[in-house]
Amino acid sequence: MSTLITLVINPAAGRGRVGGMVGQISEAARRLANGRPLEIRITAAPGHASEIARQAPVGSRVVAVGGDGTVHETIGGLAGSDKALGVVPIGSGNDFARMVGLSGLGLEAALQLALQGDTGSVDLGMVNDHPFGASLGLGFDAAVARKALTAPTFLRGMPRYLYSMLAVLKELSLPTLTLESGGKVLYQGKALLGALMNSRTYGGGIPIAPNAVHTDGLLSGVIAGEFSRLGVLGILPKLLQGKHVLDPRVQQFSGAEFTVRFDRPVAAHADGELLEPQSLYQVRLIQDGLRVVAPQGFHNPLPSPAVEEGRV
Ligand SMILES: Nc1ncnc2c1ncn2[C@@H]1O[C@H](COP(=O)(O)OP(=O)(O)OP(=O)(O)O)[C@@H](O)[C@H]1O
Repeated sequence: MSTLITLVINPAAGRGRVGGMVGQISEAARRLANGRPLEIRITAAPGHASEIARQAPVGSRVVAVGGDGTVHETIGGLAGSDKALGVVPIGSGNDFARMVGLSGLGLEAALQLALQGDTGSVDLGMVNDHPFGASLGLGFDAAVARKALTAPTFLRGMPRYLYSMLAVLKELSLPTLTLESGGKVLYQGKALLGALMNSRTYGGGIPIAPNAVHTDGLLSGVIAGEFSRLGVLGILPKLLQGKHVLDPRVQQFSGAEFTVRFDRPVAAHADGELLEPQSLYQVRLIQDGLRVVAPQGFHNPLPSPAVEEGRV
């Protein structure tokens, strides 16, 4: 019997744009499923995508239609299973899709790949036993995202982000961060933010960890240390180009597991979805922990050392 495909459509994604596309997406999906069993589910509320993914049968394919939040929730319901994730990126950020080489595809091409493409595996992040696909952000950027929740409702998009960033900057007080891995302290001191990344980008294409590779079994850690308010404004243009890592206040680390301790609860986001602030984050990577449908070649973007040495 053919594998069941479950399409999980988040009508709120893409700032509500997906809601108006449900008919078009469903029609195209039925056509492209080519007679394979297809179930179309519309999420009713935040968290519902996880439940739908969890309910999908063993060995099936679950296709998240939406942005990074939808992908994140779907991964939450797939982690630890042999079910495969497909992604049709129609969000505002789409960093997971960018990581696996799906950005730039039109709706039809993305659906076709998600429904018909081959699967491979990518690494899966875990923070305090909660799965994430692309990114974990601790500190400043998560605090800005939290602030945006309470920004005046007439502000949208970039003005809302700028308002929230300036509000966080105004009350900036850096926590002390301790980063440990393998029993060693790698960093201890005031820190603006920490990012533990499977993908290169978060926040809709910001290259916070330019060296991250999603299939190497390693998280790419970036700590931005002690920054003043002016220092934050100065590093932002460099961050957008991935050149912040050349700044001596920014340090990079690589490892399969990290413990991050703060001297007080600090805001966090996983794949852009806010987590409850904690003062302890235990983070690890499960190599090849997630089955994903992606274009050929994107599961292994870099040749492994064995390939380079001509051993395979
Ligand atoms: N029926 C629903 N009504 C309201 N919100 C929902 C519903 N279903 C899911 N959500 C929430 O919608 C939020 C936004 O979804 P998502 O992140 O996929 O889109 P986006 O914000 O446009 O994309 P990106 O994260 O890539 O910028 C998620 O946090 C999810 O929990």
